[in-house]
Amino acid sequence: MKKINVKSYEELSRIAAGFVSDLILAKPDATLGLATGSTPVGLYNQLIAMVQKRDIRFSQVKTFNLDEYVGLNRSHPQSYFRFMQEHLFEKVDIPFYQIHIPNGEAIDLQEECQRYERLIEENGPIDLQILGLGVNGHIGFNEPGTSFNSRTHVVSLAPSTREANARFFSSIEDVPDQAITMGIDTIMRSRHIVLLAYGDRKQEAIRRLFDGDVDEDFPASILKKHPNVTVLYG
Ligand SMILES: N[C@@H]1[C@@H](O)[C@H](O)[C@@H](COP(=O)(O)O)O[C@@H]1O
Repeated sequence: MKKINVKSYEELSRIAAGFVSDLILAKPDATLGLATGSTPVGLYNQLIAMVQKRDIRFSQVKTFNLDEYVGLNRSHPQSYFRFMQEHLFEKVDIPFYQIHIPNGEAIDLQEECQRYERLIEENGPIDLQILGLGVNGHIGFNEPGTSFNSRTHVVSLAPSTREANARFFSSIEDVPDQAITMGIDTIMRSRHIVLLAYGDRKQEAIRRLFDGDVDEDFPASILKKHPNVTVLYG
């Protein structure tokens, strides 16, 4: 695991954007794994600026998002679909059909998980997976206790995760209690994983990631077993 301690959020975003742009320049039809949350927003802004300057293009890039809430319509302001449109996809030259996000409104959620996993396999492996870090060590929405062998599945969100995400909703009751997420094994199949963690809220989780054991109680710890992980933290 390569650790890069950054001095600012701006630096974290710039270095992460460098990984993405280097990949797209070398492989214009790269498959990217993307994350939501506040942490990757700076990275997405950097990528938008690069596209506007015509330094990179997304015209052949394929994207797979980590997760989506169950039961929120795509147009809901807090759906991850909406989030990605606003923070990246509407502002870069990516064709709509090259964007993939689990459908949290599918009638048969199990079938949706299988469909999503199959799509990743067909288009994969993911060349570069961006990850945020939950305060409880979750990656995607894989909460503590999730099997390291898991593939795309439906999860019940931990109370701490619903509390952490309540700031985006009018009240905690409005935060969905389920989500679809890529599994831990799905994430581990990526060629390169870049984990982003920044700010006081994340210090304890970063410390546990670096110093703790590999343990299903702390999902991010599995990353220590991956041959090509970069942690950008500060
Ligand atoms: N499902 C997402 C995760 O993928 C993300 O990593 C986490 C941290 O978010 P933030 O970057 O806002 O701290 O939030 C959500 O729970």
